[in-house]
Amino acid sequence: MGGPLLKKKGAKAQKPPSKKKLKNDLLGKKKSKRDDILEAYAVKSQSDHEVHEDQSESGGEDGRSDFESDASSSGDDLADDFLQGGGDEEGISAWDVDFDETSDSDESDIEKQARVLDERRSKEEEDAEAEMQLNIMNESDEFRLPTEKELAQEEQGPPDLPNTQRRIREIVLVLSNFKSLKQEGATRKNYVEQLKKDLASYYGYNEFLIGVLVEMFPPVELVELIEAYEKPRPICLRTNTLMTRRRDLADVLINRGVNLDPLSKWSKVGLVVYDSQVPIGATPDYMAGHYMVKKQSFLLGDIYMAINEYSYKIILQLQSASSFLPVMALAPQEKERVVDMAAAPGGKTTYIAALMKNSGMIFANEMKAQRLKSLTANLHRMGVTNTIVCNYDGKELPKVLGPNSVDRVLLDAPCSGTGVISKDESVKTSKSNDDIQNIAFLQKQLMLAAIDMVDANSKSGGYIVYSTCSIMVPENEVVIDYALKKREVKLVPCGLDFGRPGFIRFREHLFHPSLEKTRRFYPHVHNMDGFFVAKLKKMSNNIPNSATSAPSEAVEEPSWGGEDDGKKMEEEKPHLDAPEKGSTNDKSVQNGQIKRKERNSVSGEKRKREKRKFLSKEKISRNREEKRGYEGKENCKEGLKNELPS
Ligand SMILES: C[S@@+](CC[C@H](N)C(=O)[O-])C[C@H]1O[C@@H](n2cnc3c(N)ncnc32)[C@H](O)[C@@H]1O
Repeated sequence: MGGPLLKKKGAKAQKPPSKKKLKNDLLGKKKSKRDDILEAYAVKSQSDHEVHEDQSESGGEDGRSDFESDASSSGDDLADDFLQGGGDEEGISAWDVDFDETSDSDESDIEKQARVLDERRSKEEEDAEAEMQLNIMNESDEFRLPTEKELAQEEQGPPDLPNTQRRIREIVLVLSNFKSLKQEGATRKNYVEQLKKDLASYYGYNEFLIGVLVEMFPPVELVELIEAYEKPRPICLRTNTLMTRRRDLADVLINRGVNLDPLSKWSKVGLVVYDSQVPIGATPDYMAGHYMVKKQSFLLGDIYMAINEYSYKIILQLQSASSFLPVMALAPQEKERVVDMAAAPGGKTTYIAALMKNSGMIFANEMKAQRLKSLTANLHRMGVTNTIVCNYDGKELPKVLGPNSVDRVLLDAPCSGTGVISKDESVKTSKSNDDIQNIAFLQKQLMLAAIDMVDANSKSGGYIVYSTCSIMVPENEVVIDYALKKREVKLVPCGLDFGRPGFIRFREHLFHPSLEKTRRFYPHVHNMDGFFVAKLKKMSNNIPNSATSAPSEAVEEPSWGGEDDGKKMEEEKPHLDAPEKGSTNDKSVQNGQIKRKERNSVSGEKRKREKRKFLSKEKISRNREEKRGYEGKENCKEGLKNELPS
């Protein structure tokens, strides 16, 4: 008896998970009664099958029903029966006990047999019920993609969200196990297309953004990410170590009724707040500059409005756990010269100042004049004394501060905000392929300017940190890959022992293998905003091919690979005031390309004149005036929205 039992258990352990179990595991779905029935049935039939196999191996009789063997009613027959019919482990032990007990009990043989028969009968009834339920399930639960006619009908009626949600789950399940679960004749593309439509309509995204996300993540993870964007991230504080210690701050806040904990082992200054009996952005300790706070945007908005009426000096700023990371990667040293190229409202500048213990010098630059108020207010509140606030387009900074003149630069670039959808839902629908391309274009220009300011011979530094709160590849890996090609820089580890490595390939694009040193952070993985960080070391102050690579040179378009890729690659960006580039890459006959061809044919003399004109002071100040005019239209919410020059 022992042999077959063990064998049976072993065989069961190797059994692949049932389709239903796989589905529950994948989607984290709660088990319904129907699921239990289905699973019980699947387990039983599998065991039956295995027992039959065991039996045939050991010369047992095939096709003999449990009931028949019961009817023969000897103790051995019952034992055989139990081996044949006992599908699940519970069943086996119950029968086993009965058999052993009955052999020693005072009950008569007839009573024993009657009891066994009763139990057997009720088990059969249960099995029959399970089988019937299975038939019902098979009839109604088999997922099929909707036909065109069904989709057209759906469009006529009001949105059926439960149905869309169910279909998302089903498609994700099929895509995760395509070979075995796909519907006959359907291609992966059919499923992906339907998934895109359903995700867009269920979660309220535009087609473009969903399309990109579908390409970036496997289906199960994609749904996790999108779900994470639906939930607020934890509120975090950063202790201002210029004024207090984390432990002291925690004590004070706990006494005020704030429920908090240290953020995590990677930060010595962060605190995470679970709940609070006082408004965390208006405590005396906040006013005194003891910490920076991160709020969800709706709360922030409310407090901002209320406080703004009272005084500008206490405007809150977003301080997300992820926003600590670029400064940690920058690792500014005392007495250095450091530039924060896009600084308002100062969340990172104040952290840099704290790490430098208010020594050395920080240039905190912000292009938008009205955002300087929050920047200076935060610097004052937090007791920062080593910082000069400037108001330039970051692209101009190398001319203002001088090339190769500083030890480190932080470029926390203006971006599409696709990593912070939980704070700003409008990103779901407001971003287009053009927006991403435009902002990536600006990011590349700012990146070259950042590199050009850094002195490769700095004794303590020579580093550039680039960060965005976007998860789009063209705003991140493509920008860094571009910098690696255009300047003598190399990627170095960010010094952060978590985060996912950046992409080294995406779609048809291959990036430099060192891109794996960059770090990506995601809400569904790291419980913080979506974020990207890269750290570069400047190896030489030479500018390769400097004839065509002036600091403010025209930048190639990011290779996004969208439908109109080719066109965008070749189009001009007049609004970004990009001077010509000595490129002869002219395969396309698009409008922009024709312009470029024309421009490429201008004489060398004219080109020089144009370049001189671009570099003139007059032009710089005119540009600045234009940019200031644009600022009136600016609608950037705390620096996290796309901010494109008009
Ligand atoms: C992501 S936010 C910076 C957030 C800031 N580093 C912090 O941690 O508080 C980007 C900032 O860049 C500014 N900006 C946009 N275009 C710029 C440019 N060309 N030069 C400099 N700053 C720019 C925006 O106004 C915005 O304040």
